[in-house]
Amino acid sequence: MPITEQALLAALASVRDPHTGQDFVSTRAVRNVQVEGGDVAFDVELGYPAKSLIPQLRSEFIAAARALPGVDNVSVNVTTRVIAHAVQRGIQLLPGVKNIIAVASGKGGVGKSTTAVNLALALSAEGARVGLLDADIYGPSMPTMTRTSGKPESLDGKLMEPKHAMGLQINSIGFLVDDAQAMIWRGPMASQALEQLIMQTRWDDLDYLVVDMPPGTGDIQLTMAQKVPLTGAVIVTTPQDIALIDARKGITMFQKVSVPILGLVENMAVHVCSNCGHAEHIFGAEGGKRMAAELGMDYLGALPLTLSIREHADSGQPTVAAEPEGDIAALYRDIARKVAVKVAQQSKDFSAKFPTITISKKT
Ligand SMILES: Nc1ncnc2c1ncn2[C@@H]1O[C@H](COP(=O)(O)OP(=O)(O)OP(=O)(O)O)[C@@H](O)[C@H]1O
Repeated sequence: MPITEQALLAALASVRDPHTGQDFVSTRAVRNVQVEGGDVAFDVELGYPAKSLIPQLRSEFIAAARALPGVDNVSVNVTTRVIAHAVQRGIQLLPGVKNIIAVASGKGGVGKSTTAVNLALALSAEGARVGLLDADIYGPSMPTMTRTSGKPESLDGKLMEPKHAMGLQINSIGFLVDDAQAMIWRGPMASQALEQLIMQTRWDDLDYLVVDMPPGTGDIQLTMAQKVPLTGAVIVTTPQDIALIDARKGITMFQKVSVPILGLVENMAVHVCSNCGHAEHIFGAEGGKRMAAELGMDYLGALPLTLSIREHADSGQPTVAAEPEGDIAALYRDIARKVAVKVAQQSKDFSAKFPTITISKKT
């Protein structure tokens, strides 16, 4: 009996996306199906970068197709196409950037910057084009964490060129001013400088721009959450109760301005002894998971409190770049993939599809 396209699609529907549990046929990720005798060929287009998952997915698709009687050769091409998703109403997307992800925390020192840089590197390792914007006015750490420095160049006298390190495009408030100066800025000055940083960088065709937000939930943070075209926010917290209370404030702030929360990262969740490797929940277990469940948001994962994470970040080569094959990098990659999948599930941006309507008054 000849193989039909329908029969092939039915067989391929047995392969499920490990992140969503959905099959790739009903989500229309399977395309360009061709059947010629016993030879079948098709493409699978993912909405998120997943380099580390592609070999496994390919073999699952090949096995599913081969399960169909009469199939000899299977040719499958798994690719990724990240699209722009909707942002707050009335705000334009940034040129050259499809999705902006804010990494935020309710208070300082919880590891927001460390999470932001490793998340950016992990998204890039999974195959995306990624930028990193350090908007942490109270203590810009990206110059140290990515070993970048100096005023950004400008080729046209208007837009700043991002710096390049470890495959990322980077701009930081730390390139523009020194720490002491940033600290004494009053609210409006700080907001203006941040706006300039965000709007006047020449980002080059980014799938994701990860923004390291200033910690806390004050006016500057609120202004950013309102004005920057955000696809979503990742909240970083530590397991101490007080930090969890602060994290709630951060979540409320984004909800107020209708920015979807992509999920919660629990940092320094377990202490791992660098001598014996013993793991201990110093601040109690499951706090982050419980909070995520209570607030109805995704729990993206936990990072242990380990010396290596701090040493790598402080030496300018964060863990995902320093030990890409290590266990910690795998944790960050897992978080990054969950973030990207969550972004892919957000509604599409249609603003580019509509013409701008101008109402002119005829005299
Ligand atoms: N999981 C971890 N294990 C060990 N050290 C960590 C971990 N996460 C962050 N750190 C270290 O904790 C310190 C604070 O982290 P980081 O600068 O990322 O926090 P932050 O929330 O961005 O702080 P700020 O609000 O001051 O910008 C840094 O020295 C960093 O290397």
